[in-house]
Amino acid sequence: MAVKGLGQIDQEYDGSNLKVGILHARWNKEVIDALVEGAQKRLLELKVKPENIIIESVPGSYELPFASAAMIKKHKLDVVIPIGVLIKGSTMHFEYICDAVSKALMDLQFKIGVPVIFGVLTCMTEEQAQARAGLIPGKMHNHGEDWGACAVETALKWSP
Ligand SMILES: O=c1[nH]c(NC[C@H](O)[C@H](O)[C@H](O)CO)c([N+](=O)[O-])c(=O)[nH]1
Repeated sequence: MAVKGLGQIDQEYDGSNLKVGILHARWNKEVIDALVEGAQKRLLELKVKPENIIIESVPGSYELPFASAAMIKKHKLDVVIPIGVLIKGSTMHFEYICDAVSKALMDLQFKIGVPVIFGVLTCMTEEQAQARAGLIPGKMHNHGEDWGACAVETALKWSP
């Protein structure tokens, strides 16, 4: 169960009229799959209909911003959850992608007027990523669940 106080949902929202996109990168599959599953689980718990959870993928996190914009338009989404896992390597590639993707996803929601949840793990190690996907027992909860809850709350509370 998620640790109380870490941005926890403030009430049980009814997501039954929402259309939600989950767009995931295909790097670090084991962690990605757990995060996607966690987001889906929470969306269903908050009454989002299974047929209104649209799941698509992109090669890597760098493609998330462009494809998120396209997915919102293609499926007329109320909110999108881009999910990626970036793990530091031996070059500066990690820093450049993290910075570019986080800024682009933030800007996108203002440009397009649809909430874009930040579902990108930017980790120094594989273990950090696994922990945040709930894959290490007793360590951390699955952050994908937080993103699902955040998506429903934000879409219901703040969408224009
Ligand atoms: O999602 C990821 N993409 C990664 N690279 C691919 C990148 O996102 C693009 O798909 C690629 O550069 C083509 O545009 C990663 N690394 O390079 O380490 C990574 O850790 N995670």
